[in-house]
Amino acid sequence: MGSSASSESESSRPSSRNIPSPRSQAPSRRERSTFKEVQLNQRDSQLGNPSGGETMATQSHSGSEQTDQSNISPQRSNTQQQGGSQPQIRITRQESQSRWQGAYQQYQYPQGYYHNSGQRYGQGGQYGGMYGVTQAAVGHQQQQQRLQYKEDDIVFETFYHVNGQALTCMYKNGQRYVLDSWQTQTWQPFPMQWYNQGTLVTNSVVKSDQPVQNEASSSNNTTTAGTSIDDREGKIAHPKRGKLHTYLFEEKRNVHCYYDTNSGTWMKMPVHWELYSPLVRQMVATIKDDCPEWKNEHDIIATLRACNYKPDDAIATFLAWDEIFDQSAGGTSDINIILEKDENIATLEKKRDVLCVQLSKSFEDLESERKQKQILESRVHELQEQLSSMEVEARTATVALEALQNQRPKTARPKTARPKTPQVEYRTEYIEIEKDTVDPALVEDTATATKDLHKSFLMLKRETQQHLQDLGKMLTQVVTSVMSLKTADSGQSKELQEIKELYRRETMQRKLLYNKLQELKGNIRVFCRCRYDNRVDCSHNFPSDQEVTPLGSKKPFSFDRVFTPQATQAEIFEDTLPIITSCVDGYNVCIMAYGQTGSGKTHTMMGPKNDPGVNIRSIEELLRICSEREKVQYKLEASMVEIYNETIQDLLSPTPTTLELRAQGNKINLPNLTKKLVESKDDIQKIMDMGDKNRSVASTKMNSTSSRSHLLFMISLEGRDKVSGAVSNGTLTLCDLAGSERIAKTEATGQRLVEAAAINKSLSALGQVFAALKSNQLHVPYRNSKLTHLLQPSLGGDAKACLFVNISPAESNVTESVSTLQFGSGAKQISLGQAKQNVKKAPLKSKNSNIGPANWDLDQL
Ligand SMILES: Nc1ncnc2c1ncn2[C@@H]1O[C@H](COP(=O)(O)OP(=O)(O)OP(=O)(O)O)[C@@H](O)[C@H]1O
Repeated sequence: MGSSASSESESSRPSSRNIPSPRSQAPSRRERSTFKEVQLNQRDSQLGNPSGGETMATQSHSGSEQTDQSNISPQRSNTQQQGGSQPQIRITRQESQSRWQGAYQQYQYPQGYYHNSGQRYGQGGQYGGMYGVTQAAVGHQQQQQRLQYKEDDIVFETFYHVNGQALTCMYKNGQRYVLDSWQTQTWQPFPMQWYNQGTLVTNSVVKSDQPVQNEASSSNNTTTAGTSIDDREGKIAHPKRGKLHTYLFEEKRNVHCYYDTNSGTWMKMPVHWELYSPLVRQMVATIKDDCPEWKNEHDIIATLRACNYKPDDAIATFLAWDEIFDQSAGGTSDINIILEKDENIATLEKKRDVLCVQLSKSFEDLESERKQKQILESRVHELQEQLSSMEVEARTATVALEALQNQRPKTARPKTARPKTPQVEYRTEYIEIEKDTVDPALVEDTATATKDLHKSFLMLKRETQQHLQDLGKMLTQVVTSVMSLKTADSGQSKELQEIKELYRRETMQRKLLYNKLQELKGNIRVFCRCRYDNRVDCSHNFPSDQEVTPLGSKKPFSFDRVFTPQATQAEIFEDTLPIITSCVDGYNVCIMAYGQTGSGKTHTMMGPKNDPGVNIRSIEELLRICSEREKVQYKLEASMVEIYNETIQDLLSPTPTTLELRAQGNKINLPNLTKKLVESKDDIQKIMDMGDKNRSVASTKMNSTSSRSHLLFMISLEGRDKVSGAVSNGTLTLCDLAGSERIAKTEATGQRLVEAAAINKSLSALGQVFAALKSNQLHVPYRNSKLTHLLQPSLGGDAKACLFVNISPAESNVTESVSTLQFGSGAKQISLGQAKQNVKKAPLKSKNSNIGPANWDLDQL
């Protein structure tokens, strides 16, 4: 390590003591993974976390020598010692190896089950640690398993076979069964040989009081599994140090490292070295293009590091900083800034309106000038015609006069030959002719007419000349005013453009601030509602409007809001309002209700017709906001599906239709899903009624009841900004989940057991998703059930969610209520991260397109 760099990188240097030496200068993937392992192990030991079975299994798999502890068998895990409700068993090293080998193979190949972004997340066991799930793995442990479950308990499990299949199992009356398929719905005895061919995981909903272990096992396995992540690998040419091998490590300290051949370790790269990396340079250039005011390249790189080298995120952070600095400088709150922005927008809008009025007035003036010019032109034309006809008349008269003169007899002579004007001469000659040969009266008349004609000719000539002069002046004036209008117009267009741009920026910043505010409140908000029931007294206490203490508990459960049995539907809806606004701005939003049967989920979501619940109110609110935003054109489409026994039914299709789920990356599709346009309140009710009708038909056909299936009402909302042309796509998913009660008694048989298995699978999968999000797992197991898979876009890191946990007031239901509250409490600790807006910029318009017809008019002139 050179002296120049050592001081800079000293503080940021990873603990290199434990990092194994590389075999060659270019470090292998295995070395990188070992580096991660060591780091994670250090982190775990710092946290006092022995890492349970997971880390041991991973180490065993990756060939590390630290598996000795795993020989303690069987032993209660840390989880259990800390009061987690699910026991966890430690297993022997051999067991561990055979188990994890199977599990590892399973995640290598089949179905892409736990495959995400080119990385593999191994080991069903990771869920054991994370979700308080029991590892019931090997044959001779079956006895041990039996001891853990109560005799009359029914326990649902998932068996991950080495061939990649995940099967639903059930432990009942001391026997284990496997579900043949969701179609046949028959339970077969669990084959004995399978105990050595895979992993059994008990499905249970995450409990908030269970410690969540870190993602060491999954991350460790990521690289050892042999997936390619080499796009994070590179080289830099340092002016003094020459060529250096670099790598972007993926742990949360996601920073560029370089391989230091002197020390034989990976070192954290000083910020300014990153400028030598073409990859980083490119990112910096992109950011500088987008934010020209952001000049400090070191700042940019530091932000990039913090944002996992995602330029978009770095830009968003920069904009957010801007706001924060503004805020601290001015000492104003986010709300004040929003209000200020609103004011600015309003002022800009006013200014724009004034400019528009001015512009249209200018065009009106221009139009009237043009008309005047046309009138003048036609007048000139008329005059010219008149003039030319008069000239013709004058010529004719002259000719006639000449002819008359010629007709005069040679003898006739004038009495006196006075040198006078031609008229006088004519007159004299007239007299002569009159006297000698021609009718004197005729001559007199002709002379008078000629005289008059001449006079009017002269007058007309003068008048025409005058008119022409006036016209010339007017034309000059028109040309001048047209020219000035043209100049003013281009100035105004430019101003208008600037105002438009400012308006767009202000609107974006307002949205950004609004979302920041939401993020501060949490992108997942959890509300608890206790049902009103006049048959029983409420057994819970409500110390505050954010806390509930169920009967028998000492400590209250905290939520974003707790609603007592007296809370009205309108009050319930109030707190979901902000999240609805987000949907209009192009976010994926999900509102769902969880709780045991009869706890009031449907009442909360749907509600009676005379006092509707969140569903109708949300859509009405959406319609209201959409109608208020005149500058954006919205299109709302609704669809309704039901998930029963892991099958998805389309409830708006005229004939009962089962839908297949298709996934493309993070996008989830339901081909052939029926969508209905929503334009008014009436449409909502009609759609709801239709869905309800089809649901009861489907329920009868499937022999299900509403509480046995999940109901999802999905609204897709497309908004097109008429000013900026940007298109936003938001979705609102309203989900009434199936009853969460436990099937704990042996009376449950047949169809009910299959339904219970399906509900248990999907709700525990939902718990797993929440738990993975809570502990910021790289992999979130959305695909573990149809419900979570379908909800993926609404539950991911770029969405906003709202969960209602519904509890019964009755003392008899207190166990279920506590379980529900634990589920909600677990979900409350999730931070979904920064929600992402689905907005596409408008395509660039042609240079002059904004002034359109006005320009055309000007060109015509
Ligand atoms: N807050 C409340 N005020 C008045 N009645 C309520 C309230 N909550 C629920 N109820 C009534 O309790 C009964 C059961 O409620 P609901 O059907 O909403 O429960 P659920 O949790 O959706 O049950 P399931 O899981 O079976 O669908 C209904 O008759 C409903 O009208």
